[in-house]
Amino acid sequence: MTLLTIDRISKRYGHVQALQNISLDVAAGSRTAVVGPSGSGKTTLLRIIAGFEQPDGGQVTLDGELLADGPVAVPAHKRGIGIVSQDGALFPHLSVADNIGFGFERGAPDRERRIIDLLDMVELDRNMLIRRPHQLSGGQQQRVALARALGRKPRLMLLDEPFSALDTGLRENMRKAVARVLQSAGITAILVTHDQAEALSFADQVAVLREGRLIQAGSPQSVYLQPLDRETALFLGDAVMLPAVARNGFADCALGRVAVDVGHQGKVEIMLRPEQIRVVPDQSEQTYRGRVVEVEFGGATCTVAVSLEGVALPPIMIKTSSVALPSQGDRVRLDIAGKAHVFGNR
Ligand SMILES: Nc1ncnc2c1ncn2[C@@H]1O[C@H](COP(=O)(O)OP(=O)(O)OP(=O)(O)O)[C@@H](O)[C@H]1O
Repeated sequence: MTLLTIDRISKRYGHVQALQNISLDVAAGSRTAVVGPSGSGKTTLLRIIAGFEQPDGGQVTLDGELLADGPVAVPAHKRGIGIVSQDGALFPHLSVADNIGFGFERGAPDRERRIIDLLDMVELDRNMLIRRPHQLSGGQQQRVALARALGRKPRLMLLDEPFSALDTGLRENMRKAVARVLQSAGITAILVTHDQAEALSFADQVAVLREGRLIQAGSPQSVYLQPLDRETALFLGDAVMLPAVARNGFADCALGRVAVDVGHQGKVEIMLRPEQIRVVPDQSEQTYRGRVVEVEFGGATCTVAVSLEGVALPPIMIKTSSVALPSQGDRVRLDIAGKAHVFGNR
């Protein structure tokens, strides 16, 4: 079931077309990540959903209720939408308890119980209740902000770069914790992030924006492995792109013959993710494909650059584990796992 429908939304600021004809459905109980380069319109889209901006055209519908359409504009505080932003935006003069309980009726008999339940939900210790925000770490502050937003029982939660101020390890923990909390509360969420890996691991649906347009929306697997175009492919991760000739479910390229989806014919461009490529030492004149020109040791993930024999292409950069790294000058072939993705031409 669809909870949120964004239908042909456009927004212009002076000469800047911030959003152009955006349509996106968000399923109830799901998590959507919106990604895109800086200035692509992510924040504008979130602000329109929240009700802080009115679109120039198009509609926003939440759970069957029209929130924005021409002159119709349900005010932000009546939309039932929760927001957690980058800085958490806690009230500095209030305790954790009062931050979480902000908006609850003062004398309500179950006020304390509800605050404690929310604190438990975001996995914070009860001795934090009397602290002020400045006595908490960044991650703890984000949890309080999440608890406060959850306390209002939102129909939809908007997460605007909520993890970006946290360092890597904590960021990953928080991402998992937030996904867990949202899932157990059955709350639909939209996350805006600059971190592609974060988007791919957090979401059921990834929406890619570029210059105010929605380029592609789909499962993390589909946008990563079957990106619509080169730019999207490179935005979501490293990619090896090669010219090839396709026929009957295979493509011949500088790496040899690789599997592709059936239906592509003739000259095409294929894409492989570097982790699909395995560097194999190969001395055979018949099967070796190139030479290692550079090896960069990087701990868990190392990079091997292979210059292909007889092909006027820049060296191919392959991510590999540190186990059995080849050496500079080694002759190698490149084995491919899975299918290569073919752009267009079908
Ligand atoms: N209030 C405003 N007035 C004028 N232009 C604006 C306003 N808000 C956004 N813009 C412009 O609209 C475009 C989209 O901005 P938006 O903030 O939505 O992008 P973004 O993808 O969130 O960027 P970032 O990743 O840098 O946060 C940009 O060109 C921006 O300069």
